[in-house]
Formats: sequence, C-alpha cells, structure tokens
Amino acid sequence: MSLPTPSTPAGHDGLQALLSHPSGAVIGLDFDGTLAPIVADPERARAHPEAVSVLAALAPKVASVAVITGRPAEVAVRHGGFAGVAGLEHLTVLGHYGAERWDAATGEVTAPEPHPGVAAVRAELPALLDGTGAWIEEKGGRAVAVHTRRAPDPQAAFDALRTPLTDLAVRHGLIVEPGRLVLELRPPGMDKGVALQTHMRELSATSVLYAGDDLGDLPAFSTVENLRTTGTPGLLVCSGSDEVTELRKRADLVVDGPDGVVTLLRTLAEHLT
Ligand SMILES: O=P(O)(O)OC[C@H]1O[C@H](O[C@H]2O[C@H](CO)[C@@H](O)[C@H](O)[C@H]2O)[C@H](O)[C@@H](O)[C@@H]1O
Repeated sequence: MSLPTPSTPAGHDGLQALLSHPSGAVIGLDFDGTLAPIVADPERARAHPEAVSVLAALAPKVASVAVITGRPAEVAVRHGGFAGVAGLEHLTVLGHYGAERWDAATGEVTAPEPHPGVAAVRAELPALLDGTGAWIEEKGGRAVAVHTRRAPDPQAAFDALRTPLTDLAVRHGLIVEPGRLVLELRPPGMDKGVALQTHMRELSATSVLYAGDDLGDLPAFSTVENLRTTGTPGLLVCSGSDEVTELRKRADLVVDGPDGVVTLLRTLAEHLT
C-alpha cells in the first residue's frame, strides 16, 4: 500500500525526514480516540485489535514510539496490552499528560506526588454533579474526570458543567482539561506538548510524527509546529471524528479514527527499512 500524501508542504517535509532517517524519528501517539476506539465506558476501552502488532513492527525501526495520554500510565499500558510484547521493549507511555512515565524496559511507573487539590475537588463533586447525569472516573488520586457521554443529553450536560467545574478546579489550584464529553480536573504545569518536547530532547530526535484526536492533543500539535520553525521536521496526523474538529484544521493528514491510524502506521512500517 502506498503512503498517503500530506496536504501541506511542512507535512510533506516531515514525512520525508521520517522516511529518510527513521532512526532519528519519534512517533508520538495519543491513546483514546487514536489508538483505541471511543466507547461509552472508559474502563472498557481497548487498543485497536491491530495496534499492538503494528506498533511492534514500527518501534524497532524508529528512535522511539511514545504513547502520550491523559490516562494514568498504568491504565494505558493495561488497556493497550503494551507490556511484555516483542518489538515494544523500548516503548514509553507518558501518562497524566506527561506527569507519569512508564518504560517497557523497566516495567516501572514514575510519578510525582498527588496534588492535594485532587482529593479536595473529589469530595465536593458528588453534590455538584447530582441530577446532571454526569459521572466520575477515578484516576488514581492524581486527577478526576467528569464524563457526560452517558447523560441523557451529553453535550448539554458538558456545557452546563464547564463553568462550575472550572470554578471548583481553580479554587483548589487545579485546571480543567476539556475533552470528548469529558471535563478533567487535574494539576497544572504539564501538558502533552511539554511531554513530547522533553522526550524528543532526551533522544536528540531529528523528526517527529504526532497523532491525536482531542483537544488535549493540541499542545503536542503546537510543539510540532514550533519545532518545524526551528528546523526539526514533523508530521501532524488527526485521528478524525465528528466530535472534535479543531485538530483537522492544523493536521497535515486526516485519517479515519483508530482504523485509519493503524493503517497509516502499518504502511509506514512497511516503507521503513
Ligand atoms: O489523552 P487520551 O488518551 O485521549 O485520554 C483522554 C481521556 O480519554 C478517556 O475518555 C475518552 O475515552 C473514553 C473511552 O473511549 C470515552 O468514554 C470518553 O467519552 C472520552 O472522553 C478517559 O476516560 C479520560 O480519563 C482521558 O482523560
């Protein structure tokens, strides 16, 4: 299968750099909505059935494959089926938007101390969510996610909760990370852009491909755009959905959700020597 053609000159340069010098390339991938199809219950989300084998084919050919996710790193590893896979011995999972790190090489997670604001907002949430149809996803005490996908009117519940949850978060020193019918209350100071840039710097990476689907991926898009202005080529891929349109406008390639991401990565692996 032939590789798709990026719609922008910068994306074209990014793909060419990756193909000509793969050992310098970092492949950064979001989890939910990019490697894993969106489902109503986050506990039931799993990586696309072909994701692991495709990543295992790609990873030995590039500098690094890194999954960069809002999930706790350990949850992404478990739901992804990423541990103990031949070919993924050097996989990195950066969880909680980069605050946590799991390395396949050690199997260990490194994480900062929990922010005290998380427990404080968690205690106040039940009263605030009463009657809204929204529900809470626990995230290991390091963040809380308020989901509205299963509310009677998911978008109305999301819109109604955004301001009160922002006020609550700010009162306790947290920020709100909006996503696909989810409002996450989490500590400030880290995002996927910082996580991607730090990872690339550690590896002296010479090019990057980043694929994401949601608003939380925009900082990583910004990092790639900034790197391109200082001479590091990059390819931005949007895992397309009807729910989020912001990434489409800035992507060099739009593919059809996790199916399209897996197909792209498989084709890329086939073209890398
Ligand atoms: O950075 P990501 O890997 O994209 O994680 C962001 C959030 O993803 C999860 O929620 C999303 O996926 C769920 C399962 O498909 C879906 O039910 C929900 O509507 C989506 O927003 C996850 O549950 C959150 O904790 C992550 O922050």
